[in-house]
Amino acid sequence: MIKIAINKKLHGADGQMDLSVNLTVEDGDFVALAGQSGSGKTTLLRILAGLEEASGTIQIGDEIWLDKKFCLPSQKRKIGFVFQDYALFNNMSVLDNLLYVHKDKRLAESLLEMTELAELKTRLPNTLSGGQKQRVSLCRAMMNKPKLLLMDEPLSALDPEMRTKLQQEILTLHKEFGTTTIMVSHDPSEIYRLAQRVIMLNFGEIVSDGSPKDILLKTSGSQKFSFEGELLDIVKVDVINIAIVSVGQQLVEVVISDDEAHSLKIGQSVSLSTKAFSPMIRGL
Ligand SMILES: Nc1ncnc2c1ncn2[C@@H]1O[C@H](COP(=O)(O)OP(=O)(O)OP(=O)(O)O)[C@@H](O)[C@H]1O
Repeated sequence: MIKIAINKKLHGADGQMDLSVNLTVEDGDFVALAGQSGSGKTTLLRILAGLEEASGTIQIGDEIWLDKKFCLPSQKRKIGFVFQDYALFNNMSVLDNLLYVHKDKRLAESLLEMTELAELKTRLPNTLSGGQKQRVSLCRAMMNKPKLLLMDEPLSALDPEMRTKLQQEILTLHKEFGTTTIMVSHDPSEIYRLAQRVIMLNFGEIVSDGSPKDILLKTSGSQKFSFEGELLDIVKVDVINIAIVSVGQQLVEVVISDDEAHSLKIGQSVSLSTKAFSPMIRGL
């Protein structure tokens, strides 16, 4: 079990903010960390990794990583860290990037095999695609068999197809190694697929904590469907107003009234909901 009770003063865009997190994570859990930009997600991961100072305590099993008098150095914490920007050594081959962490060739080869990278092991990272580089980062993070795997939006630079593929690989490695994983993600489908628990941060504090279904499903009340999106434009066609909203990877057109056309602002976040139709679903 991981017990976290930390505090740190942050200088946010709107002044000073207290990052104050009290949290217990069960061994082997997959936790998604979500919340608005600037809410403290990356800082929390960096504190757990020992890359940033904070007051409070961090205990993992019976090992103390942080308390009043002591802070275990980052390199002594059994963690794996995967960043959005890969952070690979470009002058080392794929295999050497892994062996740099831990000289266990058998483990490195088996990780490369599991993630379909075996053929690429002698290549330099800058000759690989984004998805391949992120797989290498993932393998590298697993090289010291981490007790805690920390991932900061690891898939956000990848296209949707590659994301889905890597989500599966992340899940396989998480289970295979029995690690506890904390991943920052903004993508509800990714969170739903991977995590058992979602923690939402807002201004440095936990504002919700529960299962992805409880936290992410927005169809409370009598609404059947509800999506969040960004209002991109309002166009007038004859006498009707049409709002163009981006929802995920798609653009959607919605007829709106004159009053709505006046009160809504381009660029605003909006929610689209309906209860009047019976949706159809078919495989693509
Ligand atoms: N070492 C630090 N000392 C003081 N303030 C900091 C420090 N590191 C980050 N901050 C501030 O704390 C706030 C939270 O930053 P953080 O990167 O943790 O947010 P985030 O939730 O990860 O955001 P995003 O989703 O945009 O990555 C920011 O306003 C940042 O400027």
